Amino acid sequence: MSRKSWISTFGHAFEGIWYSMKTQRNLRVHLIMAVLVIGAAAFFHISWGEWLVLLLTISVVIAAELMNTAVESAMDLISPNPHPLAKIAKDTAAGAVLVTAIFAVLIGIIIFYKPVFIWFGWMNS
Ligand SMILES: Nc1ncnc2c1ncn2[C@@H]1O[C@H](COP(=O)(O)OP(=O)(O)OP(=O)(O)O)[C@@H](O)[C@H]1O
Repeated sequence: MSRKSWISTFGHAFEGIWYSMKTQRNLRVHLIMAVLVIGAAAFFHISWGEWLVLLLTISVVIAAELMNTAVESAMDLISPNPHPLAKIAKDTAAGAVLVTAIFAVLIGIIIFYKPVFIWFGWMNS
């Protein structure tokens, strides 16, 4: 692939991310949560292994949210009128985001409960 194609590929990808950020409130919420969690991870000096899991989890949630936007847009294009299959597609894509978000919360609790408890003095290190 030529250098120009690489640049235009990245450009289109960033256009998609920017569009989703502008139009999807849930994505903005997830991005704000990601920034807060990364700040907390730096504050509590979590281990390298925990950093890997945390960054992977954040990327999965954001990627799922972007795929959800893609499914919504495609359904709005091909099925502007209500259709049971469009409903299944949109609801399932939203379900995928929900699954990643629930597991992200569980992973966050597993990583942060100990440093938070120690910081508040509710647990000995
Ligand atoms: N073309 C359609 N046919 C049938 N049901 C639909 C259709 N479009 C939307 N729906 C139903 O309405 C719900 C909301 O769809 P909508 O496109 O408004 O997403 P949304 O609520 O704006 O999602 P988000 O908050 O992620 O932007 C869908 O999950 C689906 O159940």
